[in-house]
Amino acid sequence: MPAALASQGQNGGIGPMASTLEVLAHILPARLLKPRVAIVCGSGLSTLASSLRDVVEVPYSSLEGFGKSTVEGHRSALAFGLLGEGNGIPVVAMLGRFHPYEGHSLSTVVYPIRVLARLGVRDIIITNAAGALNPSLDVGTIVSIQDHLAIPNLAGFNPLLGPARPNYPRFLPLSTAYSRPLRRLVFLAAHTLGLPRAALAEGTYAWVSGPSYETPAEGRFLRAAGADVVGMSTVPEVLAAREEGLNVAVLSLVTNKVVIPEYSSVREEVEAELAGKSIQRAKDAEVSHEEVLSVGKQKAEVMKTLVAKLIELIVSEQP
Ligand SMILES: O=P(O)(O)O[C@H]1O[C@H](CO)[C@@H](O)[C@H]1O
Ligand SMILES: Nc1nc2[nH]cnc2c(=O)[nH]1
Repeated sequence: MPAALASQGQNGGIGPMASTLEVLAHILPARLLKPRVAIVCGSGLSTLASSLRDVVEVPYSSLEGFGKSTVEGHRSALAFGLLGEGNGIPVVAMLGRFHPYEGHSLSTVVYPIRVLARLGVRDIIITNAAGALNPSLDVGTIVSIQDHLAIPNLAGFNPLLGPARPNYPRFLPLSTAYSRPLRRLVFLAAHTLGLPRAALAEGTYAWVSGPSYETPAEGRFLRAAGADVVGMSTVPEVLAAREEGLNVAVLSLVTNKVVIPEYSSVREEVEAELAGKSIQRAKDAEVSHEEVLSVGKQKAEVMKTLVAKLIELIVSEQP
């Protein structure tokens, strides 16, 4: 395996673990130090953590091994807090994630997930903003992810690359990566909250490296390959979480439709123009990160309520 690829993988991610855990043990009160559930907040979704109380925020800058999140709509801190009445459920939220396109190595991208696992997290709810490839998905729909299609993984860019380590599987199976019991609870949570049926769908997430958005041909390709939504995150985190033995649920918020117009022939347009005829053509459209963040903001409340209810159900089934 090329050294450059191996260094992208898992081994660099284990390094400063003892120091990271020591800093957290020093900062956090005992009731917050062993979170039961983790949330990863996607683009524009950091407010998912606002349902927590007694929050202690730990900036990534104080944790060795953590990068800095440089994308607008991502903060750079872990938020530890309690959810619900009484003793509350200890929860940790990643306010901001790392993407390979920011220049972070894959080991940095997944390092926080490995830290969360060592803190005792058993279930992780990963959220993201994504573009819809499936034309039946409207902007604002939440998609419970049941599978993924990871073009970078298939091409040799995988956070698990590297020499085998004791106590870790060499060949990680992914056929059940997206926990069916958790997906069941996602739909039960939506039902309990009285969300309209169309507010929540199920689908497959395509992971691409970004940071460019898809060309129309790429959008058509991913759709033809079976993906419903596309984004530039999440899959490396899912792989690390599964390797660490966590149960994974992923919720994608559809923030835009991927632009997949049918090809319209410029030749035909010119020929029509020369013949004095007019041709009706759909207006060109482009996606922007501003649009992504704005939908995140509009839907943050419903995402937050769904995530909070999901955590309650998870813990009531598996205290
Ligand atoms: O996946 P999250 O981090 O939610 O963000 C999504 O939004 C950004 C593009 O607008 C990309 O980073 C894409 O992955
Ligand atoms: N790759 C990709 N990521 C996104 N994140 C939010 N929207 C999109 C999109 O259309 N494409």
